[in-house]
Amino acid sequence: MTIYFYTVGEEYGCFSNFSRHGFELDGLYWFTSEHYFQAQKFIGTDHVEQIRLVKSPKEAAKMGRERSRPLRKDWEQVKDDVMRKAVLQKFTTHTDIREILLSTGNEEIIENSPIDFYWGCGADGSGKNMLGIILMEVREKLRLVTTI
Ligand SMILES: Nc1nc(O)c(N)c(N[C@@H]2O[C@H](COP(=O)(O)O)[C@@H](O)[C@H]2O)n1
Repeated sequence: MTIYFYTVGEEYGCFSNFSRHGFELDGLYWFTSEHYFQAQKFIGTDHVEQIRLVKSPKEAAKMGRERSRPLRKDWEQVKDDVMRKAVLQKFTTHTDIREILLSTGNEEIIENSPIDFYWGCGADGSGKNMLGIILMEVREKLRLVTTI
């Protein structure tokens, strides 16, 4: 049965980048994977630290989407790998949610976002679902590691 997630407080909400599962990555602590993802848009500038330190993932997302900030030129080329790195680190760090991810077996995972047609499936289900795809990739990686 396909697994849908979106809101943090609902079932499988820990799959959302907004879930409060912090981790260390690139030598720094990140409150959520959303903080890490949004900050990487501005690598090499003070905006990284400004975004890293805000309290909520919602605020980090808002700041990351402000086009008054200097978006790195290669963002479209690197954004999927940035997301892969953040999601893998999140689920490697936290045993409880790693178990939840592994418990989904081979089921399809879909970010049921009504507004996001890239990371989610969008309002009509035609979206790319890149976050769901990355979660399934990470699940496969973790499965290999835990069975060795
Ligand atoms: N809660 C929420 N609101 C939105 O408006 C969204 N687009 C999403 N999707 C998440 O947004 C992150 C990436 O956003 P941008 O590429 O910066 O637009 C990513 O975490 C998606 O899962 N969620």
